[in-house]
Amino acid sequence: MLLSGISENLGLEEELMRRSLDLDSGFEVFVANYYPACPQPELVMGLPPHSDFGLLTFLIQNEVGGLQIQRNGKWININPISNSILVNTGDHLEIFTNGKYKSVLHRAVVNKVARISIGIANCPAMNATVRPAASPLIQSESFPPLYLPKKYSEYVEMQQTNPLNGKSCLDKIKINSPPLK
Ligand SMILES: O=C(O)CCC(=O)C(=O)O
Ligand SMILES: [Fe+2]
Repeated sequence: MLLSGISENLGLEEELMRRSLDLDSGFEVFVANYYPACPQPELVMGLPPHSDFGLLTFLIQNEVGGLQIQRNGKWININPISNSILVNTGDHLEIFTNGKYKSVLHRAVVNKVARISIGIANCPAMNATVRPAASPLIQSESFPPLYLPKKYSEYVEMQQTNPLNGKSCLDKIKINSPPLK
């Protein structure tokens, strides 16, 4: 539903994302995070800065804050809203939309009380090769593709076998095109 809205917003053909990423064979990846109470939270990082793989991540949390996102170089607290689901954009949405929807850089800090968060990442099929959609988002000279194609499973393996480090995985497949004049 949300992905259909995003596709519509970008003027993409309705079934393009489902077909190109074989979403009917895609996985939902479930992650549960427990951050124990910490007497000196300012000295500890719960989860270092990173962006999530996949298209969208749905996050629920107990009523303790801790999630921060980076905007214009500053870390912003995302205070939990009860009975709500927070939606984060992931790297594969950024790749597929050729950078129109950027994956959100985020981290989790700890508190003097324990915190729990549960994330469900909505993903392409493991065998799907993810690349910027063949669509008006790419128009040869003016909007060239900004990311190299990569098999989804290989991207996940790269992310999972390296320390979390900002958007470093995405940076590895970014094409550094010269700035347009
Ligand atoms: O605990 C949080 O709020 C963030 C969790 C997270 O970013 C993740 O599991 O990828
Ligand atoms: Fe995350």
